[in-house]
Amino acid sequence: MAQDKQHPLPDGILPLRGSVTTSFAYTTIKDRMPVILTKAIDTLTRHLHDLHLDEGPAAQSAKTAEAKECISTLSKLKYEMIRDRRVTYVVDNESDAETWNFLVDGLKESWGGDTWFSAPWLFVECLMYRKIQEVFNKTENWKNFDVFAPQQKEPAFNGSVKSMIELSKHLANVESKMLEREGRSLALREFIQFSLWGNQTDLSLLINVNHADMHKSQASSAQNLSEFEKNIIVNDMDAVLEKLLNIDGGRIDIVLDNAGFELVADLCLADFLISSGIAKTVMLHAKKFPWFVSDTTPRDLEWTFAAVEKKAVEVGDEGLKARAARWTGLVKEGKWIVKVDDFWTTPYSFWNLPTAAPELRSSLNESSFVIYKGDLNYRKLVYDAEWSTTTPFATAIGPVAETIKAPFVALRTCKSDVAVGLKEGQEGDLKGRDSDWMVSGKYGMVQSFGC
Ligand SMILES: O=P(O)(O)OC[C@H]1O[C@](O)(CO)[C@@H](O)[C@@H]1O
Ligand SMILES: [Mn+2]
Repeated sequence: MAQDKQHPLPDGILPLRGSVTTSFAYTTIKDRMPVILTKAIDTLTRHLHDLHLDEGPAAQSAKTAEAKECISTLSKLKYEMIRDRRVTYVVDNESDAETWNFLVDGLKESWGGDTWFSAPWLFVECLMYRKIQEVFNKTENWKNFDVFAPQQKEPAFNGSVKSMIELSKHLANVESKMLEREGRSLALREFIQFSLWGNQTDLSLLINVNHADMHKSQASSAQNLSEFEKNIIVNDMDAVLEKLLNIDGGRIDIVLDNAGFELVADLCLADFLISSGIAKTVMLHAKKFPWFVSDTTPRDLEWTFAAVEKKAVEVGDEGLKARAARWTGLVKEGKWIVKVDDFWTTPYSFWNLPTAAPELRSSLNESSFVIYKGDLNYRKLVYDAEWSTTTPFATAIGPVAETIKAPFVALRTCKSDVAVGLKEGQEGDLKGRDSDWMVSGKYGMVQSFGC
C-alpha cells in the first residue's frame, strides 16, 4: 500500500469532525463508538466463558490469556477515545500499518487535530476498526476471529430470514416477467431499489436494535417498496437503468457494504445482472477484515451462501435453495469474482484512489459500471466534508470525476452529516418533515455520475 498524503479539500471546505458538538460525528464518537467497543469486549468475555466449558486445559490457558489481553487493550482504546486522547499508531505486521502510521503522523499538519474528536471523523472512525483488528492480529489464536459475528452479524442474519424469503419469492416473480426490454428495465429497477433499502440494516447504526425484529423495518415486498420510494431524495434511477441496459455483457463492479439482509439483496441484484445478460461478470469487492461492524468479508460471503441454503432447506423453500446454490456456482464458474483490496479498509477518501491504490484504480477503469453500496462509500466519494446540500454531486466527488472512468451509482440510505445534490429548498422541506432526515437511515439516494 503506497504512502500517500491525504488529498487536500478545496479552500473553505472542512472535513466533518467530532469537535463540532452539534454534529452526528460528535454523537457517534461520544456515544456510539464506545458502545461498539463495549460490545466487542462483551463478546470476547462470553467466548472466554465458553472456552472454559469446551476446550482442553492447555488450549484454554493460551487462548484465555490472549483473550484477556485483547479485552484489556480494547478497554484502553475506549478509555482513550472517550477522553479525547491523541490517536495512537497501528502496531502490527500487516502491510497497511505503515500507511496508517504515516497518516497518523500527518494529522496535525493536514487537519490541525490528532485526537479522537479533533481529527476528521472519517479518519478516526476507520481507525477504530483497524485498531480492533490490530488487537487480534497480535495474537496467535484470535487472528481470524470476527468479533462482530457471534452477537451482531449472525443474529441479524437470523432476524432477517423472513424478509429474505419474502424478497426471494417476490424477485422470482419479477424475474419471470422480464422477457423484453421493458420487463428487464422494470425488474432491474426493483432489484436496485431492494439493494438500496437493504442498506438500512447497517449494524454500526443499529447498535441497540432487537435483531428478532429486523423484519419489521425491511423492504422485502413490492408493497413496501412503493411506500419507500417517496423517501428517495435524489433519484437518478432512470439514467442508471438506461446506462446499465446498454452495457450488453461487460463487467459490473459492486463495492459491497453490509452482510445480512443487505448482502442478500445485493447478491440477488448481482445474480440478475448475469441472468439477464446485462453483465458477463460481476466483481464483488469485500473488506479484508471486520469493518464498521457489519461490512462483508470474504468469510461472510461464504457463510451467507451456506446459511441461506440451510435456512431454505429448513423452511422448505425450493426457490431460495436454488438461488443459494446458483450463487456458489457463479463463483465457481468465475462469473462472480470476489476481490479484496487494502484500500477499502483505509481511511482514505476515494479522492486518493489513483495514488494510494493505482492497481485498484486500473481495475475499476476496466469496469463498465460501478455500484457503490452504503453510507460509508458515499462519505468516501464526497470526502466526508461539510458540503452544503445543494453542492452538485460532480463537485463533491472532486477528482473522482476524472480519475475513475467507469460510470457509477451510489446507493445509500442517509446515515451521516453529509448529503449533496439536493434542490434549492429541499433541505428545508426535509428538515420540516423530519429533523433527523440526514442520519436516520429513513431516506435514500440513488446518485449517479457518468450516466
Ligand atoms: O454500513 P454503511 O451504510 O456504510 O454505514 C456505515 C455508517 O455507519 C455509521 O457508523 C452510522 O452512523 C456511519 O458512521 C457510517 O457512515
Ligand atoms: Mn457498513
